[in-house]
Amino acid sequence: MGIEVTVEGLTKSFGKQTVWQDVTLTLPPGEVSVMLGPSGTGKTVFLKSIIGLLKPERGRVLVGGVDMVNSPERDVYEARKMFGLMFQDGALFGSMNLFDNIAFPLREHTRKKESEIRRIVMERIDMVGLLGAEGKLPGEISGGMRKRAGLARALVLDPQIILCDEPDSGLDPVRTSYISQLLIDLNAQIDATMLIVTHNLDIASTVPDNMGMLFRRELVAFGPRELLLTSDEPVVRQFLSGRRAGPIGMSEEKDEATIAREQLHGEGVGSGEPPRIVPQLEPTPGLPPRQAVQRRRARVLAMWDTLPASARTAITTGLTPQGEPA
Ligand SMILES: Nc1ncnc2c1ncn2[C@@H]1O[C@H](COP(=O)(O)OP(=O)(O)OP(=O)(O)O)[C@@H](O)[C@H]1O
Repeated sequence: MGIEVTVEGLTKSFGKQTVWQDVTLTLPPGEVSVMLGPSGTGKTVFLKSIIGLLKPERGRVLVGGVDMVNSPERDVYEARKMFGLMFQDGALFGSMNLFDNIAFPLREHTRKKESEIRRIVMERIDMVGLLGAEGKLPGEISGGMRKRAGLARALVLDPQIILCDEPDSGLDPVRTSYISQLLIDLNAQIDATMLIVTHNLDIASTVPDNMGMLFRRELVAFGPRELLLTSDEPVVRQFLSGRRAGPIGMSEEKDEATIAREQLHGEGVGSGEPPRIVPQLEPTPGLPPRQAVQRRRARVLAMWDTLPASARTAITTGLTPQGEPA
């Protein structure tokens, strides 16, 4: 089973620019979480901080007893082996074919024999649907295939935590749907804790168990997907509905006067229909059920009293396929 990631009071700056401050959340073991946020709000910086590639000034990230922020580099390096990282562009070596790219972490970090490496690599290639393409160079395949190859490489060391940076970037809507299904299928197969950074609304509404959002240097919210999908928070509503009216502007946040003018003209984010909640994706038939579903159910019921009524209603419908009371 995947392991829990606990983020406590994390603050990251570059010089005088604070990217975000006092971020606190827990990624529940084996569940899929999505971090949303407009461009430039520090989602990638957040992923890199979790894995210890960037060092926040304050706070802790606890993973299996190791603090990825404050522990000695040797311990952080060891703990990093629990992670699989999928970067935006696949981050493949251009001169190596897909097989060698995917085999790279095994050759670098383990003493496995070539026959064992071949078995593992081909298994992962099969999982991401790339059988037959293993001899190709990254430049000879499509962006979607490169992403899937990046995901296969993230999987070879049997990670307990998988971090995906914008798995949809550069993909058409159909390929994005395939990637969404692949992420859910992977979770069913390996039960790893997953964090996906994206601004894609289809992924956000169909893939995660939990959602969070970064805006204005803060974590606006983090919790069960239904909490954000039914949220009244203007920035969350605006983002999930993809509308111009609201606190998020083109290059920066809008000023108060502009937001007030929009409200006056009935364009505010409080206006219009609340977002429709679509069902979460299920694993492809034939795969095992996601073990995280039962754990999440128990976890959500334990926090029931803290949830707003709108989120509870959405959860009740989602927890039981027939819409019976949970
Ligand atoms: N190594 C760095 N040095 C200085 N500033 C940086 C560095 N890395 C990121 N930043 C800054 O931190 C901020 C957040 O960047 P980040 O890439 O995390 O945003 P993001 O939310 O992932 O954006 P997008 O959705 O567009 O990918 C940006 O202002 C960026 O310029």
